[in-house]
Amino acid sequence: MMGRAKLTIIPPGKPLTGRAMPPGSKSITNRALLLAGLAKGTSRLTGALKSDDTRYMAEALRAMGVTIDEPDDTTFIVTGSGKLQPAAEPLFLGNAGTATRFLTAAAALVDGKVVVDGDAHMRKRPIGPLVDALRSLGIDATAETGCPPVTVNGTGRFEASRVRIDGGLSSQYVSALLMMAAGGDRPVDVELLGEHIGALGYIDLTVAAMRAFGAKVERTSPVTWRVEPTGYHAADFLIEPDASAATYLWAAEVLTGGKIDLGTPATEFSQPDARAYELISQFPHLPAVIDGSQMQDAIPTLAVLAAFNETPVRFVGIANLRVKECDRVRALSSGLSRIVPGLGTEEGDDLIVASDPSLAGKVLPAEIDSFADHRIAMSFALAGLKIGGITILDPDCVAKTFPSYWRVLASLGVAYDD
Ligand SMILES: O=C(O)C1=C[C@@H](OP(=O)(O)O)[C@@H](O)[C@H](O)C1
Ligand SMILES: C=C(OP(=O)(O)O)C(=O)O
Repeated sequence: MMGRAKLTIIPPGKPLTGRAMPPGSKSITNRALLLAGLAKGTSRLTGALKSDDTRYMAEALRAMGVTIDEPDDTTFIVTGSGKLQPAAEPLFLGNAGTATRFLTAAAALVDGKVVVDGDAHMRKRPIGPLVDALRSLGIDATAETGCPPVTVNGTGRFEASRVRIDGGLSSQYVSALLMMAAGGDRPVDVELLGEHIGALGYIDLTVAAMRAFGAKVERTSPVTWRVEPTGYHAADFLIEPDASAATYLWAAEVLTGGKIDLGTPATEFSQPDARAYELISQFPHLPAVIDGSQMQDAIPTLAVLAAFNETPVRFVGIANLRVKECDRVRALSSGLSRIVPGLGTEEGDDLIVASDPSLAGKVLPAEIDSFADHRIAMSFALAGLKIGGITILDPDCVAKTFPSYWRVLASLGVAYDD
């Protein structure tokens, strides 16, 4: 189905109040789907996200012989044989980073060939460090351009018991190797190279999910995890709501002076982006410098919020936002500057938002290019809660992780012009 070309947000002119639950966590759903697919037996995943990213993961697992039933909107029943089968066709994973990276490593456990591919955006997102790490374990993996497509001819066996990985561009490489390692033929040490890694909290999520499906994994040094070759067992697994999705609702609350009940207190999320709550609740006195390295997916939300802050905000530690669904540093600076020239600027990889509380209540017609990036669409909608004339192009790209986003805002009293 073709999405709508654009959507103009009509500022509600009143505080947003009511109950609005974010959907299940994308990160946890895609970990749980994979681990349940690798396990022998039937797992029941509840509270799950059903969106483009999780559909791509589920379809790919089905193509590799896993049975997945969907009795309702938030449940997956996953039955695996303990071994993924070679896929007859390339696995098409859209622009789902988690599915692409996790399945590239998991393909090494398959006896036979798997090709992992995605859309035009994914074909520009680097995967070379993960492919090199697989090769260092003796796995036949190639990605000619350093981005998908990746071809893996697996055997389920490794030739080494230590793998080093630079997670600077993406922590998903590390998560992918950890989850794969439990399905191998020997204990494996996964060691981080380089000082920078995207949110370490995602590694914690990975380790927690692995343990829930029976893996034995220990952090043996600040940069090393040892994974035993236990394989996985089936489990019933409850998925918490998505913390990155929650950031839009927390921001909508403070921007409009409302009260939105998300059903889960901010302190109960285990995902890294929940840390953004502490910052959001300081609005309109956000700090002058925000280090985004440990809450990357919350940066678009915080950057748009910063436009209405009392004082300017510089976002640092966000270089890898340039290799997400789009170059988010550029999408944010250019989108903000479409509203008011100079509102968002870049210095190297930093983003500087020149705040202006008097923006609230103005009419400043601006068409915001989403660059097919759900977080750009969702975050700029927040500007539309306070400024008249904000139009989001390609609004249905929110289907990547939060298909009900526009309906949820509407349920809180937001209206639109399409
Ligand atoms: O492991 C995960 O679930 C994720 C890790 C982060 O990506 P990178 O590790 O690529 O920075 C994050 O941006 C992404 O939305 C989800
Ligand atoms: C970066 C993101 O997704 P992924 O890397 O999983 O495609 C995101 O959801 O913001």
